[in-house]
Amino acid sequence: MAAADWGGKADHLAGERATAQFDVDGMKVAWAGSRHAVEVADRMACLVASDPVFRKDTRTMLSRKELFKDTLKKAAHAWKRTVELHLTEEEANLLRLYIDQPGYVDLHWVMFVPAIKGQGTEEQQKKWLTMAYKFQIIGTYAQTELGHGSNVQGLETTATFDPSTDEFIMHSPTLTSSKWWPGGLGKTSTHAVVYARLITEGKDYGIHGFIMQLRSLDDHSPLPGITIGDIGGKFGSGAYNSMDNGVMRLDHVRIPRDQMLMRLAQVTREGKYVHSDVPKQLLYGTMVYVRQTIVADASRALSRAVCIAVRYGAIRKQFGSKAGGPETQVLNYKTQQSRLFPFLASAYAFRFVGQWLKWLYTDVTQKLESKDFSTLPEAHACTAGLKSVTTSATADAIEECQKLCGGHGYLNSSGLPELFAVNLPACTYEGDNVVLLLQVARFLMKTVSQVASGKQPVGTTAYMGNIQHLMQCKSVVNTVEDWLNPAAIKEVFEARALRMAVNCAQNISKAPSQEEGFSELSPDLVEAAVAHVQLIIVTKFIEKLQEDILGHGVKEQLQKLCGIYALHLIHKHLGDFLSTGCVTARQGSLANERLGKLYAQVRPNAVALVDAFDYTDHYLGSALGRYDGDVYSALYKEAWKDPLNETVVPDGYQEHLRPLLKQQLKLSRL
Ligand SMILES: CCCCCCCC/C=C\C/C=C/C(=O)SCCNC(=O)CCNC(=O)[C@H](O)C(C)(C)COP(=O)(O)OP(=O)(O)OC[C@H]1O[C@@H](n2cnc3c(N)ncnc32)[C@H](O)[C@@H]1OP(=O)(O)O
Ligand SMILES: Cc1cc2nc3c(=O)[nH]c(=O)nc-3n(C[C@H](O)[C@H](O)[C@H](O)COP(=O)(O)OP(=O)(O)OC[C@H]3O[C@@H](n4cnc5c(N)ncnc54)[C@H](O)[C@@H]3O)c2cc1C
Repeated sequence: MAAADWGGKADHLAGERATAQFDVDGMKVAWAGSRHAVEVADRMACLVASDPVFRKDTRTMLSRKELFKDTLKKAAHAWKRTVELHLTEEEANLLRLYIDQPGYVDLHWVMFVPAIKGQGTEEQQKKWLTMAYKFQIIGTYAQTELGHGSNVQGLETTATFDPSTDEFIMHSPTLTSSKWWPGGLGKTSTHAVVYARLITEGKDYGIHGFIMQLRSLDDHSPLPGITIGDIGGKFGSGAYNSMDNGVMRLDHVRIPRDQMLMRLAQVTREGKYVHSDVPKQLLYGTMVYVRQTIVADASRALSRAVCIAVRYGAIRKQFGSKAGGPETQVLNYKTQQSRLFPFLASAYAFRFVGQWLKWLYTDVTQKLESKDFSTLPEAHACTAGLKSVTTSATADAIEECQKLCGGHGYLNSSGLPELFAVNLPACTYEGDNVVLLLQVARFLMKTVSQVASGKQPVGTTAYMGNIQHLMQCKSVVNTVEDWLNPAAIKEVFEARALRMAVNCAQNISKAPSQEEGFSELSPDLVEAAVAHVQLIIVTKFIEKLQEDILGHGVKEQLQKLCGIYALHLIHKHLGDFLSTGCVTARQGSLANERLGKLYAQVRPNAVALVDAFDYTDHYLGSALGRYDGDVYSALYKEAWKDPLNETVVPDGYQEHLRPLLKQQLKLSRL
């Protein structure tokens, strides 16, 4: 599909494509998940790429106001096309994705609607979702405040029930209780699910969700008692500045009682608080849902950066042979390969674990519907941990891809600065990554203690049940080839994760209290959580390879990428593997040797492996990552679009530059 977008011009990467040893079409299916997924993604990507309203090549040059207006225009146009073309939900989601511009619609669909679905009664869903699905109202998710984000239980906004009028009084008692950050709140949303402390009969029952109308549906002005605005410019040009993240203060705003989301708990007409027989953690259900989707976003962002860096690396040449022969493609430098190919492997690894996580989430949701809450803690740990590990790795990798592209990677036209700026906050939103890893660690400590008391763990912690073996086993690896064995790889990851968790548990037990021990050991706990999450990613990649994978050479390439993903982690975290006695220094060296061989095997396939992501030039938005590899013409062309080049002599010359030059000239003549 990218070829269609490319329109048959010279393919500077043809030589690279000719060396591929696998069926790229088959790989597209493996990446997308099914033939259907490839086809629908293609259709939506082309729809966006061919529509001039969705152009984004000058986005980083727009002022904040222009950018915001452009986002409103794109969102309205996308909705118009959705209705005109009768797009399915799947197609509409992809359309939004390929437009590639954060905006209020993301919060509406990804958080407002799911929050009502998860926490509203059937009646509430019927009323509010009917309007939300037709865009008669626009919603956001207003949880975070100026004073508290991570500590949800510390939120200060109050919802006090007034039985005399059957209403809640929504109020921001302090400056720090101002809602702060919700996307779309600043200028667009007409409604929000607002999280506030529920107070009835003089008692504080903690945080609950409430549906509030914020703005008039006639003229969009804020309703009485509501002060609302945008929180200001954010990191980078373009990027997340298209989103109107907002601030809101409430001054005794009254809403009807039935606008409290009442699936988990209710307040009766008399003001009695009644809690349903469901775990109170379901209040956090929307966050679990979104964290799961963020893992898929991370793999997409990472694959875009890798696609740019690989294609550019094949075009860019520096230095030649001593005899004055042709210059070397920078992708041929072993240092480039050892920096870049682990990202290529990670993109695939995150993609597959994201597909698995989606399955897990669906499975847990079905169980919750039949009142089986047993898998909720694991779902929380998996979504929190995978969101954390994949977004942190992705942000770091995008930054490194900029460096891998040298100076040109620093230009906005490379697409990398904006990609970095848009994805960096994923390390913070939907839960700060360290805070989330501590949640995983808490889950692991509980599991270790359950194992100690003879309970058999299940799901992603099932390996902990093999404690006798994993605490004392020695890796069987003896040769470089032994590191090709998935069982050998899995064993060392399991042993490392378990030993790190058990070490933490033992050290916590020596502390004066569990709480003090947890706090003192929190840096180690975070590392133990990362080890556990990396094990999940490695395991899911290995399991993916056991599936039927069609297409010549596709499985072989994925086996190599799986090897690179696992072995680069062993190399990177060798300290963990050595200190827990899972591998010896010699085995670590063998892993590194194997890694070098795998990089060499992937090299002829590198461009084809990023082609399999199937991105249009529009979506990639990069002069360096173009499908046809015509990088230099594209960079040259992009430069002239800059507003500075609208005039040959710059604005300000007469005012500042000319007088300065004249003055200096005069002085030199004295
Ligand atoms: C195509 C376009 C794509 C667009 C994509 C758009 C994406 C959207 C982009 C941006 C939007 C961003 C939105 C936001 O950021 S919304 C705000 C998000 N905020 C957070 O994530 C806050 C993070 N904090 C928390 O989640 C919690 O407060 C906490 C988990 C850190 C602590 O909770 P708390 O109740 O105070 O503490 P405990 O640690 O005591 O936990 C109690 C108990 O509950 C369990 N638990 C915690 N969370 C969950 C959960 N989510 N699900 C299930 N269970 C949970 C926890 O494990 C404890 O259990 P116990 O040990 O058995 O007691
Ligand atoms: C782009 C963007 C969009 C957002 N959109 C929304 C939205 O739509 N709706 C919404 O409600 N919110 C939104 N948020 C807010 C977001 O959810 C919070 O910023 C996030 O949950 C982190 O909370 P915080 O900002 O309070 O960070 P803090 O908790 O103040 O974190 C500061 C530092 O303290 C550390 N820290 C905090 N607690 C602990 C602890 N217990 N142990 C160890 N270290 C700790 C963190 O690791 C971090 O390094 C958005 C944020 C961003 C950046």
